Amino acid sequence: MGHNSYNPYESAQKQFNHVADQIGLDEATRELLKQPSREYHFTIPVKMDDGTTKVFNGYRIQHNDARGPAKGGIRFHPNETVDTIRALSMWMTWKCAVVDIPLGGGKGGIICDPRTLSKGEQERLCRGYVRQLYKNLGPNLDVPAPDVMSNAQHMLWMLDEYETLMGGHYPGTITGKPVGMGGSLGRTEATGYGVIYTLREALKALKIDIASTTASLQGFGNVAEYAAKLYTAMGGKIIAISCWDNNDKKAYTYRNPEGINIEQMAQIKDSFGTIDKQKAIDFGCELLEGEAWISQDVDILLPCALENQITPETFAKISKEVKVICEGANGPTTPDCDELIKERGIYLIPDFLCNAGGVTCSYFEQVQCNMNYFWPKEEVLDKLDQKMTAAFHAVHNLAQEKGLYMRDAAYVIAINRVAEAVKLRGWI
Ligand SMILES: NC(=O)C1=CN([C@@H]2O[C@H](COP(=O)(O)OP(=O)(O)OC[C@H]3O[C@@H](n4cnc5c(N)ncnc54)[C@H](OP(=O)(O)O)[C@@H]3O)[C@@H](O)[C@H]2O)C=CC1
Ligand SMILES: O=C(O)CCC(=O)C(=O)O
Repeated sequence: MGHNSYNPYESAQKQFNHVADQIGLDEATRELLKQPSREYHFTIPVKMDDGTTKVFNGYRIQHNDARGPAKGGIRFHPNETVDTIRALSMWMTWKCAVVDIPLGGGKGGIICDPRTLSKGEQERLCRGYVRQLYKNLGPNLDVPAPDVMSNAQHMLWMLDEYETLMGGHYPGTITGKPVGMGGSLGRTEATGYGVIYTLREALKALKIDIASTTASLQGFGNVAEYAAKLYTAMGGKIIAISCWDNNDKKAYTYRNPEGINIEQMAQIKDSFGTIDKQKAIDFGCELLEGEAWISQDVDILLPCALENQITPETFAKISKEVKVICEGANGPTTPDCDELIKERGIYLIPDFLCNAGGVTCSYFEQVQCNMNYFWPKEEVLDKLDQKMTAAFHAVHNLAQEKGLYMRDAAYVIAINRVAEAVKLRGWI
């Protein structure tokens, strides 16, 4: 995925080592936290509709559970790699720690392209995943959720398989479930909205009026769509969106300098997220190359698709106008860009802070499932805003006080919390 010369696990370790050096983390804690605690690699045989059996590869990686059960999504993607999942599991640990929720870090994946599977095949794949892993999942062990190309229906099939095997109801085992089936109102919006809560606070700190800003967006999936909706509701203008076209097997950028109508764009996506090109053109968009999103003259860049999108090569194309990079995706920026971002004085909202709204709402979902009492949407979003805003200011203030880069400040807070937990538990 992304630019393949970058290995996300190496990037995650580089970022960790850099801050571990800065805070003088002891050797044993460093050894423990620089790699996952546990990994499960397995095969999933699935009966296909045509009578043949196809074997898929599944993974679940638990990076650290000192602060609570491992938590994190399950990705469905044809180019998923073990090292990507290792990196994502590590970032989950820092994410849960930086927003201070009592959960650890994990991530899962299945190498597959759900766009080529029938509904029945997807269901059997989800159930097969859980059959291989159920002994290592559970509300007090490891709690999956949706991620790239996985959704609420997949989560419910997985939960149903888990509950069938366990013989009881355990709704806290999986989050991102459909509303009415143990899901929380607001979970669909949570990650994208959380991205914009942090952006709103950053712009306040920079004394920039959000309503005077323009932005360019990469991705138009779950995170990107709701980030775009809230940003435009606050008065911002999205002038470009880059998104994968599954028919042409390439990405395009849709541009409209007058501002893209996000509601309209959301309505012309097919079930696999591909935008209807002709309709977008009819709505006033110009069609450009996939990478064009990054070179637009905008105030804000919102990478909300996949990792390794901002590299030194693509960074060189970023307009001098850009004031904020708001990392909705996990790992969208390669470590060799951090110096470049600093030099240019661009304000960075780092991924595991910026996109922590999803897991924060997942935590609220678990809390509601435990009580068997569900909050109204406004209450969920209000609590989410409070958590994201508090986490943002803790990181921003530390960065200001100590003259730290925002990514490093977020790491300092997160690593210190996890290091304290492993010490209090007596592991180190
Ligand atoms: N969902 C969540 O709660 C959370 C997700 N994240 C992270 O956010 C990112 C996006 O996830 P999410 O929105 O859930 O996933 P989705 O599957 O909903 O969306 C992925 C998006 O990326 C687009 N995309 C894929 N490849 C390219 C490309 N080469 N160029 C441009 N666009 C591309 C896809 O296009 P298309 O739709 O056309 O295929 C789609 O718009 C990931 O990094 C994920 O790990 C982080 C925190 C929580
Ligand atoms: O809600 C969750 O646990 C999933 C969150 C996730 O996978 C992520 O933040 O990347």
